[in-house]
Amino acid sequence: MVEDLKSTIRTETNRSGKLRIKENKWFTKPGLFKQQIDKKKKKKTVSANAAAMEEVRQSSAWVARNSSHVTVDSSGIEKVVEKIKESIPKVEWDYEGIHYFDNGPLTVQYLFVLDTLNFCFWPDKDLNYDHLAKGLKEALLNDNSAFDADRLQKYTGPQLRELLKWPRPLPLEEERVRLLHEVGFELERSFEGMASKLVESCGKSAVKLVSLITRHFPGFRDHSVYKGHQVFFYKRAQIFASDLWGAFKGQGYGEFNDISSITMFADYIVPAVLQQLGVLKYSSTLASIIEASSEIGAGTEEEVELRACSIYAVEKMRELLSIKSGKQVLSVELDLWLWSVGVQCPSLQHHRTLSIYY
Ligand SMILES: Nc1nc2c(c(CN[C@H]3C=C[C@H](O)[C@@H]3O)cn2[C@@H]2O[C@H](COP(=O)(O)O)[C@@H](O)[C@H]2O)c(=O)[nH]1
Repeated sequence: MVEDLKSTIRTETNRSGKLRIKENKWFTKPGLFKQQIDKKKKKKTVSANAAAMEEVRQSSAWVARNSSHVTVDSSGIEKVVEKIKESIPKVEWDYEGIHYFDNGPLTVQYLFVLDTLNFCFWPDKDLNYDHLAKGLKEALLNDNSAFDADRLQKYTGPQLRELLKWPRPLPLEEERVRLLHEVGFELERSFEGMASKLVESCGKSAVKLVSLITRHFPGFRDHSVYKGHQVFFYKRAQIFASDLWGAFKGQGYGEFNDISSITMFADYIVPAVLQQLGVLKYSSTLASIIEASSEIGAGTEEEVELRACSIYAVEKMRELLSIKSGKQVLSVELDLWLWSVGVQCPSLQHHRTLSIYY
């Protein structure tokens, strides 16, 4: 298995990204003139957004420092970085050729619907992400109004199944339908029914997009409470920003000046890959739960640690890689590489948690 993973370590792609790091300054001083106050208000908005994403990094780091079941092994990180530093693996977005793309607002609508439903495939052993991406693409090719906001609010479970051409109930089907309704309703109420309007209102900031999504759509508020601390993941909101960036190749709806702010997407595949690479170490109890394919409850210490330690580990990998290679490396790029390695390894055993977030 480890050999399988290592052999897929080197993958090439032609994608590249623009990088600009935003400063996160937040200070107040009394007695400012109106103009200065206005300026400051503007700054505060940017800072509040930046803070929301910084919270994913900071809260994950807190979990990694206080963890009981999962450890981030720095020597494991060094070994992986040593192997890949000369030629950092890059995987092209949609390397599978399964996503809808027409270079316009309908693609944005498609990706938003996709990431609304992008969670928990494993309870049906024959179902995976590809079925969702392809099924939604086919649905849109057959009927380009399938994802109009009014239609999204009306889907029933059996209709969604039919749309995806899936012969039996989907995992967490009721939740999937509820989330579609929520998205349709809020898009109609606040964004003229169009996810493209939501994206346009973010001024090319992925961080702002994630903030706006979590503010408007409760189903995207991916967080947990761990040892009394609130921990943020925002997996589906972040992956939507990354999908836009990947699909539109950093242009148009996919142009973000702060794509480097996005963290990896804490799902159930990447933690398993990191463990196989020796970057994450599990306690013997946790390892045997995963090996036995037993379920891990949502919000348990084990689940939060698996996700948060993955975010922390990928951040550390990225930092070390950037230093060693002299190039800026993005977490989204490392994520896609690690994920693609994982899904090409059918024997990979991952943790199983019933969750609407990933
Ligand atoms: N970290 C991370 N997790 C990702 C993805 C993607 C798909 N990204 C697309 C974007 C461009 C590419 O070309 C990909 O097609 C899905 N997932 C998660 O995996 C799990 C599904 O696994 P399985 O049941 O085996 O299909 C589930 O939690 C799902 O949410 C990713 O990129 N990164």
